[in-house]
Amino acid sequence: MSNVPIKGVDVYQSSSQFIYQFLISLAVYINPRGLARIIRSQPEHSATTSINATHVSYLRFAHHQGLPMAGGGEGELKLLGVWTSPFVIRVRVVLNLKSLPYEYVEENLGSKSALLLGSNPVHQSVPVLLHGGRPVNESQVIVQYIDEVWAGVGPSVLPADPYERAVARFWAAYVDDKVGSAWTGMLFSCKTEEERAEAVSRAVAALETLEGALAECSGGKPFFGGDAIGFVDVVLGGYLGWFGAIDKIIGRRLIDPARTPLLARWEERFRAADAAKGVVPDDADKMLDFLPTLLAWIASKAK
Ligand SMILES: N[C@@H](CCC(=O)N[C@@H](CS)C(=O)NCC(=O)O)C(=O)O
Repeated sequence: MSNVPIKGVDVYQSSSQFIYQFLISLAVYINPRGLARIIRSQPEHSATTSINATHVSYLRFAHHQGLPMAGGGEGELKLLGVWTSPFVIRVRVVLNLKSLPYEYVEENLGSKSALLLGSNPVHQSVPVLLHGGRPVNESQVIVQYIDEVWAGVGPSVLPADPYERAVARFWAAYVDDKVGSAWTGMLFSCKTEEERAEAVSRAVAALETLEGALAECSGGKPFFGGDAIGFVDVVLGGYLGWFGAIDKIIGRRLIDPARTPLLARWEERFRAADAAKGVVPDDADKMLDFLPTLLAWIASKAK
């Protein structure tokens, strides 16, 4: 399955900026390689909104023409994934946030491709991001790699301040440690309903802790990242599709508006964001239909 999402660029702030962008776009079509050189010469952190828009125009064009991807990010992007994977979803949200064109390849974990096995020989897991053919593994590493390589393109996912960056990394690690292990317990490793209930309690306790983290990190703003989606948002947001499916299995909400009201509002905002649409699954029944396939993969691995 191949899917190349090209997101709209909605960053024009004035009509003069629009005209400027139009002229630059024209230049892209007339002399794309020349423009690539100009964009590459921009210092990464001094990129302005219009350079961003120009850059995205160039990226779209370059992707289709097989030209270099500007801004230190030369080379095509290919993502190996599975549509339900929280780890894959977070990477796709970040690629969308930055309007980076990429080829998405759906893997069959029951019969992994030679490309996946060769690109991630250590864990043989998805996601794998291939950038100009070079693999980057581990979803949190991939997200940070994208943020660094395309630092001047679209919003930054990690905070600029080193202390805030450390705090964001702490909570992202907490999510994969506590929520991630409870997610595995609720869906894949529980053998009885009692074991599932125990994993649900662990998930709920972790979410209550994250309710406090959201209050602190956001400072009353919509996301962990403040006004915009940040690192902790994408890491936790990757699990939302499965939370919807688990809600159906257990007959109540994991992100319960009564217990964790901030997180419940956060979930609505995250799901509604353009970057999450079409990537964060919203069809719980479809997820549950896919669960036996995942369980069969896991069982075949254990043999
Ligand atoms: N820590 C990894 C976890 C990746 C992971 O567990 N991916 C699963 C899919 S959700 C996978 O590919 N499993 C295949 C396997 O382990 O053989 C990351 O963040 O990328």
